[in-house]
Amino acid sequence: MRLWKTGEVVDTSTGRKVEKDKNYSKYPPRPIPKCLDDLRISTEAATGCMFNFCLVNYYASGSDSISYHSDDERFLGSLPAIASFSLGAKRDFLMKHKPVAPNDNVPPPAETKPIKLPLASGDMILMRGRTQANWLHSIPRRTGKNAEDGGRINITFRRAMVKGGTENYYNYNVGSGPVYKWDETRREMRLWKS
Ligand SMILES: O=C(O)CCC(=O)C(=O)O
Ligand SMILES: [Fe+2]
Repeated sequence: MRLWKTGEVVDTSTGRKVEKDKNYSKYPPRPIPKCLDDLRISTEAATGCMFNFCLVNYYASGSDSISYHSDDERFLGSLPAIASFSLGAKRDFLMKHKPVAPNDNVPPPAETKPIKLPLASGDMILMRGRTQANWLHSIPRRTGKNAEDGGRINITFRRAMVKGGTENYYNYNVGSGPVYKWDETRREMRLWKS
């Protein structure tokens, strides 16, 4: 498979155009605020990977979650590197192997226990190579008293390989409100003025 600069994906063995990713609505990406762009640059230096866009998720409490998925959209290329930062409440990050395609001659392997990474504020995980091709990941909801745990911010840096790839997101990923910045003196969020 090949990604052309135009955004077309071509099967190199047949020369045929491959169907596009399932399309969400188009929302133009916003510029990365400076504080996040500084983090992007230091993440590139630390990992040796290149990133050109950023997704931020907010989990308001332990009841917010993200179900098992892999970030394997075609516009990220076949071996995407994704650097993922945690800020705020501690949450478990679960990883499980994708089910193996059934084969008549070989019985399917028993499902293995998910790997659990308890992520604390300031932790960074780097998923790269065949991680998205072979693994699913999730942040399960917290139950019991942990459901009341505070908020958590997740920042992921990724690399879109084709122009327009970052328009392939839901509105809640792009947002339309203003950007705020933490004011240390006033101890409150203030409108961001760049
Ligand atoms: O919150 C996290 O740590 C994971 C988020 C995630 O998997 C995603 O945005 O694709
Ligand atoms: Fe993900």
